[in-house]
Amino acid sequence: MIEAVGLTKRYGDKTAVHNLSFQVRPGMVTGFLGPNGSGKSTTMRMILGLDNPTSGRVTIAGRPYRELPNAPRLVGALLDAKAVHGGRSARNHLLCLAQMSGIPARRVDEVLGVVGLQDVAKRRSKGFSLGMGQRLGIAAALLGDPQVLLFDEPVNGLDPEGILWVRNLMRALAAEGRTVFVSSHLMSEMALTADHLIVIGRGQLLADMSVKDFISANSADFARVRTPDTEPQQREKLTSALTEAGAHVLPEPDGALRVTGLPLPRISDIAHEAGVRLWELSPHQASLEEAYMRMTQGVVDYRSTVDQREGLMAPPQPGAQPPLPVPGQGQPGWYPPPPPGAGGAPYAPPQPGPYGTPPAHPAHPAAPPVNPYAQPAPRPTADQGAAEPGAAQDRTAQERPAQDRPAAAPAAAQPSAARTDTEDAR
Ligand SMILES: Nc1ncnc2c1ncn2[C@@H]1O[C@H](COP(=O)(O)OP(=O)(O)OP(=O)(O)O)[C@@H](O)[C@H]1O
Repeated sequence: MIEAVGLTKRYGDKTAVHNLSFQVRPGMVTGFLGPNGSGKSTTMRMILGLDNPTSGRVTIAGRPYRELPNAPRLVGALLDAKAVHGGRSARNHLLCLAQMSGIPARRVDEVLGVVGLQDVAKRRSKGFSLGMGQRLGIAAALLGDPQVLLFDEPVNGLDPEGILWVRNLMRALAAEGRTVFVSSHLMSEMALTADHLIVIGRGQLLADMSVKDFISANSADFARVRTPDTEPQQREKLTSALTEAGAHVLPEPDGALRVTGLPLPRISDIAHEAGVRLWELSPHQASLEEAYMRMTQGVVDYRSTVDQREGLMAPPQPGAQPPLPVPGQGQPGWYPPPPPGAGGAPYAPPQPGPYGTPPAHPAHPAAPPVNPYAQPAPRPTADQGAAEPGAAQDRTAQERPAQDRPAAAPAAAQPSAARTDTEDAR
């Protein structure tokens, strides 16, 4: 088990992790989620004794990493797949690690087979693609057949076959009773891989609960309702009737309506009474991505905006419609709040900490506070219209302060799908 108690890390004026307390239990996959810069890697480095906490402590099996007897046999980690000597072959890199930890050489060949790199084992790793590097990093983590495994973004750069393999690997390791702690920004993948979630924002704990509880606490069940595409007035009529009846109605990106606050039979009756035909009326539960976006939208430091292409756009076509909202794209409040009593506090605003408490959003006083660092998307001018039909909606990430981040890893070729991952023959 990994246990953090009051874990805090400051870099000069910057508080990367603030008073984090959590446990990562064996026998399950625990996902570690949080926006860019929220402190996930810093936390993982402290777990592995690579950074000292400013205050608080973190232990593995009851001891700080550096005090563990034969730590490489107990703990395996993938933090930065690029942290290898590029001049060494994959096999030699693993052999060096094995020799330092008293692991027999045959284990190197085993893990090379497990990650599917046996055919390129003698190639220098500096020629590896991003995905091949990730596989090598995972091989290094598995080398000591450890009980505790930490993976920071393990599927980064992997092809679909590799992503599926990592998912199955994590689940198999957990099923063997191991402690598996994995960070990822891929919510759909986390929903399939993790049993439990620890979510942080700006270095502080936002949630520590099962995936199922996380979704139900941070989202409302809703109904998707679709009227005939050819009759937009029917959609407007239904929207008014449902709103009058107390429902919360939002447009879905595909033109359907997302309705919360009314049961399905009531929606059906209202549509019938309004003389509106329905093409779809279906119950839905929000995805992990939506629940996550809703929880973290107030603590995102680096928010993308729509590329307005000032002076570059063609004039709007007559009858052009504004774009429909896209979940999570800088539109606070798009996600409906969970229903009252949905089972748990949906969002605990960060307590006043090193960052202070951000102000509430004026339009949504009860909603998560607005990110004080986020910049609103520039508004289109009157002569530009609300949006350009067919204009590409490129979204550019706001520049992260240069001193804050290393340069983004370049996109790299994917490893050949022909490589096969074999079962770990431990
Ligand atoms: N060595 C360092 N010196 C100064 N600041 C640092 C250092 N390491 C991390 N930080 C800062 O601490 C904060 C947390 O960074 P960290 O890398 O832990 O976030 P993260 O959640 O892993 O982000 P991402 O999802 O983008 O990888 C960031 O603001 C980062 O710039």
